[in-house]
This record gives sequence, C-alpha cells and structure tokens, in this order.
Amino acid sequence: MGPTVVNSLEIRQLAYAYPDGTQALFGVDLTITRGERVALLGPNGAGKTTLVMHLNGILTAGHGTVAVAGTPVAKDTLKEIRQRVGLVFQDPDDQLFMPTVRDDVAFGPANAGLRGEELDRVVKDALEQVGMLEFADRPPHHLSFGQRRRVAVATVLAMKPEILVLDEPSSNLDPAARRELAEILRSLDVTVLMVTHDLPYALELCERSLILSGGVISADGRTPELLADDELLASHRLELPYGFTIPQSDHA
Ligand SMILES: Nc1ncnc2c1ncn2[C@@H]1O[C@H](COP(=O)(O)OP(=O)(O)OP(=O)(O)O)[C@@H](O)[C@H]1O
Repeated sequence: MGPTVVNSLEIRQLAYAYPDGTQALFGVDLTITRGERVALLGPNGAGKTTLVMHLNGILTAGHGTVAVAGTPVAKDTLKEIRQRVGLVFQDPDDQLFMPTVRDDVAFGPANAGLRGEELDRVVKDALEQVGMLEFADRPPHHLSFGQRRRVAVATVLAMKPEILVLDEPSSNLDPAARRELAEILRSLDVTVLMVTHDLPYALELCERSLILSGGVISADGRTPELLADDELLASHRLELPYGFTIPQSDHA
C-alpha cells in the first residue's frame, strides 16, 4: 500500500437551491488534497459564495455531500467542522469584535477549551505567522485595513484549520499589503481555497484553479494554463488586467 493521501475537502454532487427557488449549484464535484492551494474563479453570480457557505455548514447540502478531512458536514459534526474550516471573510470587521488583537485571536481557541500557557502559545504562534505579534495589545479598529485582514487570518489560524478558505483576500489592499499577504499565505503550511476575481493573485499563489460558472465547475487545471486560454476566460467573463501576460516560465 502507498502512503495515505488525505483529502482536505471532498465534495460530491453538491446541488443547492435557495428557498425562493433560485438554483445556485447544480452538482459540483471537487477534491482538494491536503497542502494544495486552489483558486476558485468565476463571474458574479456563479455560485462561489454559495459553495463556500456549504464548507462549514452555514448552508447544508440540498443534494450531495461535503466532507472535510473525511468528516461529513452535518448537523452533528458542525462544531468539529467549524474548527477545521477556517473562513476568512472579505471584510475583516465582520470577524474582529474584541477590545484587543490578542483577545480576538484567543476567542476561538478559548472557546474550544484552551487556557493559560497553551492558549498564549497558540495566540502568539498565529500572530507570528501573519507578522502581527507586535500589535497584540492594540485595538483592532486602530489598525490599517491590511493589518486587520492579517489579524482576521490569525483568528482562523489559531484554530489550526484543515483548510483555510479566503473570500477575496486581495480586495482593498494597497500593492505592498497585497504582496505581504501573498508572502504570508505562501509561507503557511495549510490547504487553501481562495475565492478571487484577482487573476494575477490566483496565478501568484495557487498552482491550481477552478472556474465555477452557472453553478457547475466548468474548468479545473493548472492556473497558468487556464489563464493563458483567452477563449476560456472570455466565455466566463474573466479578464486579466490590461497588458498582463502570463510569464513563460509558468507555461511549461
Ligand atoms: N439568499 C439568496 N436567495 C436567493 N438567491 C440567492 C441568494 N444568494 C444568492 N442567490 C443567487 O444564487 C446564485 C449564486 O450566487 P452566489 O452569491 O453564490 O455567486 P458568487 O459566485 O459568489 O457571486 P459574486 O462573485 O458576485 O460574489 C445567483 O444567481 C444569486 O442571485
């Protein structure tokens, strides 16, 4: 027998219609292996948010299954699933609500029962991973947007997630903050699924990309290959920035 391959995420035939009857997902199949970084691309209304909301049980499958590291997302597994799936929202202010950065990062692990030195160590590690340790005693609302996003990532890392799911991680960041966050994300030893309209960011960070369109996955492959396919991009309302070319080394 070969080594066991752990799948961080396994989605089988996931379909979902909102209560008003809008069918947002039509049978999505997706496997993400531990350690992969994957970009989820697609036009507005493709179903990306709907898909992400199934990963930690905010929505539950109308049809099909979702499993995180082998554990099915279901009512009786929600507590475990929410520790394993670290969701970083687009707006860090939806995630930060405590008087200090330290308290925000400690909130999840403290809730899970960590105390004392163990809790301190987890908080310190998470803040170090995003380069925000020196800001531990600051109120989050005194930080820049880019710093708040990094703290939001730390709140999720403190839970030692199986998979980090980021919604538009580069939005509202200036070029330096965008690059710093990319360096941080690349340095993490965690599976990543990143929803983004920022195609160069997907290229920079994710070896693999998916295109979701009309509630189905219509492309799944190596990011440089997908982004070099002008017809594929145009047919899914995806556009590279004007003048951007895929570096030849990525094409190979
Ligand atoms: N609460 C809701 N009730 C009914 N329909 C909804 C609801 N939320 C989303 N939809 C519909 O479901 C479909 C998928 O929407 P979703 O928000 O998942 O797309 P998205 O890919 O995340 O788009 P965007 O890039 O704009 O964030 C769309 O047709 C949308 O109008």
